Amino acid sequence: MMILDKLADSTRKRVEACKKKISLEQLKRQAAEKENKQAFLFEKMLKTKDISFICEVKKASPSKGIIAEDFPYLQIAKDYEKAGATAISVLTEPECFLGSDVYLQEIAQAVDIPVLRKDFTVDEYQIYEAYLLGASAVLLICALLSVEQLLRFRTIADELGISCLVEAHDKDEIEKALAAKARIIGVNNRDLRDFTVNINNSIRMREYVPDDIIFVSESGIKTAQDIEALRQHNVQAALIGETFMRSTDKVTALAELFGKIQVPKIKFCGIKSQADVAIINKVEPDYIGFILAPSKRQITVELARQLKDKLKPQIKTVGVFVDEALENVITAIKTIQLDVVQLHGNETEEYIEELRQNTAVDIWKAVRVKNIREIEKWQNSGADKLLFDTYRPAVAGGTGEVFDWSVLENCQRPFVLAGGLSSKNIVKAVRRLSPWAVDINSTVETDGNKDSEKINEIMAIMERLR
Ligand SMILES: O=C(O)c1ccccc1N[C@@H]1O[C@H](COP(=O)(O)O)[C@@H](O)[C@H]1O
Repeated sequence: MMILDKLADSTRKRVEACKKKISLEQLKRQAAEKENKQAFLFEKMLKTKDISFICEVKKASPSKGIIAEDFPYLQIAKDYEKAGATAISVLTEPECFLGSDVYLQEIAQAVDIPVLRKDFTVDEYQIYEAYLLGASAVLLICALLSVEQLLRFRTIADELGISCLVEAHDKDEIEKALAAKARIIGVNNRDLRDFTVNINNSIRMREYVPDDIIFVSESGIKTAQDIEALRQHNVQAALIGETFMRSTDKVTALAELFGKIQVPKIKFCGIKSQADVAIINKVEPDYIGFILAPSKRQITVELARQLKDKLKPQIKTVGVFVDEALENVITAIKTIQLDVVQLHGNETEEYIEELRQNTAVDIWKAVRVKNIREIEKWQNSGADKLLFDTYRPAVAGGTGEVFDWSVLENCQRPFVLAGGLSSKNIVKAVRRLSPWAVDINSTVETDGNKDSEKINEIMAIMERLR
């Protein structure tokens, strides 16, 4: 019997045992009661311009045996998220992969990125289970399922708002996936009959999958050259297990596979005490920001001047203002000796022009992003840089919340990215949007003060991207 048939057999037995504890009807009722706050997040996140990474959490596999003796699955998942993974694949098959539903459930709660349940789906029961465990996607293997089953399982997943990664190995299986109207097709580079791996398999199969379907290359991806080859063939995502599981530093491993990127300038905003300055002087970011507008982070011009005095001279200072009278901005620039003015309110082009006439500092205009029109409106602004931040009614800035980055994908000007940037999402943001600078504020605070550990973590992550 082939390994796949064995796995399918044991999975059927496992599902029957589960049904004795909780019936399918009970499971369906539980699913109906659960609100899906992020429907189809898995496929939404994979629709990016450059290649995405689905990083796998697996303890063992039939071909390699134990991959990770020590298996801190939650830490592994969190490290993947920091490394810029778009999604995480979690093996739940218990016999050959030593997986567990518990891993999936805990990981889905611990990370903000979507999680795929990697199991041998042979029964609709498993789709409801996956949804209830917090998965955003399930795996459907063409070699195990008929077109009718694929269609039925995909329809159930659609009703629940979760995605299906439909796995094929050859042209016939791709046709099956297409007949089942798969929106995401994963081509496995591993031949499950003899476990041989060849990443050219997905490259060979690329032409059979239409461009409007997300194409994922699975298994055996090891090097930056592999990723470059997949990129050249318009592969949207790489699903990588063993290579990442064996790496001790996931951020560096993913950075090496992804290839060189332009690392943005770094600004930490909301510096308000000598203690903050001491933290900043140790890590030397490119910019820091003083909030000179009403906010829990507001400081006086005089305090900003004193803090600037203690700051290493190579670190540039940004004054953040919200609809401030022009003469006050000009006075603050002179008193503090600011390098940059960040206008975070409803300042107009005329205001920017007048400021330009009166000072030599760089001017950054903050745009709080409501929709793509907001971005387009400011493309010809006279400001030196646009800074994009999250829009929240009645809050000028410092929301700590991320906005929908897809609106920035075609932005023509170099920009500063702000809004809820943290060690969890900064790498993904940098790879996806190539900002000129990143502006980090609320997420590096603890109890209202800048936190050296959180700042150091961001700096260490960015350093590993260089
Ligand atoms: O941080 C503030 O309190 C603030 C107040 C008024 C205007 C701007 C403010 N901060 C700016 O907000 C963005 C994003 O911050 P976060 O990371 O979401 O907390 C950043 O540009 C700050 O300069």
